[in-house]
Amino acid sequence: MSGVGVRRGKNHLLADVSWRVELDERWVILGANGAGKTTLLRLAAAELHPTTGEVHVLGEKLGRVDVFELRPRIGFCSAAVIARVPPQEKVIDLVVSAGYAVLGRWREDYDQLDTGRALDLCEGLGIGHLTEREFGTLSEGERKRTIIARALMTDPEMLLLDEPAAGLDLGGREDLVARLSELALDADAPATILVTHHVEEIPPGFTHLLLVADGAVVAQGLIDEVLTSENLSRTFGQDLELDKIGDRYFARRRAAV
Ligand SMILES: Nc1ncnc2c1ncn2[C@@H]1O[C@H](COP(=O)(O)OP(=O)(O)OP(=O)(O)O)[C@@H](O)[C@H]1O
Repeated sequence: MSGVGVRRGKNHLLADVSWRVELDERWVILGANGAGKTTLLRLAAAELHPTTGEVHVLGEKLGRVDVFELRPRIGFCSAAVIARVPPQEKVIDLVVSAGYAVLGRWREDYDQLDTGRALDLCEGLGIGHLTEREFGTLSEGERKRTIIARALMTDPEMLLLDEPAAGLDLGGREDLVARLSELALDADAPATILVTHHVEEIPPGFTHLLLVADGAVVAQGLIDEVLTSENLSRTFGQDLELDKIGDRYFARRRAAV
């Protein structure tokens, strides 16, 4: 993205964002509610065009490329995607049908190879025992992992995760963070961008961080260099203290003295 702005009426959702993601990088976008994180992700998903500036996705310039050819190269996981899944859909069908592009489409004979790959992905995401269950019967965390398995089924060149841990309990969050960490550390995994509000949700193995506030970039670069108490405080507009324990981050408001 170069000099990117997104405007709706008088509202500037994003202003002058320049940002580059390489294929072997794993990025976290962190910011407060309304900062512009989802808008950034929707640009990366070729779901939105910038008002100003240029966006290139997987080497193609938005505005010049047929987005319907571009989107199958991108795996996009969000609450909106989960909301579109028919509740009666079987987990294995949902994952395997990703290759056929249409959500919820049912085909009588999946190739054995496709089914095997779908089962492997479900296994890897800890939902191997749930493949015969209907999507509507799954817990929130299991749904999220199913949607990630589905997104990976097409072997995307880029994986976008919009608040994957939102709504999960502590155990569910920790489990998902561990799975995403495994994915991040896998050299064959696609370029990954994860949106979150919480430093606790940054999976080890993610390499880069983009901090956003009020539609603008506060700081960006390697996580270890960019994630500081000062930058976090600027991003959330309050005096925050950051700790790193092992390979995980924790933040809280600095106690008044
Ligand atoms: N179509 C629109 N018209 C006007 N304002 C909009 C529109 N879409 C989004 N916005 C505003 O743009 C800002 C950024 O929205 P965005 O969804 O990108 O934020 P976010 O960082 O993902 O927030 P959250 O963490 O709450 O999901 C918000 O203030 C939102 O109200």
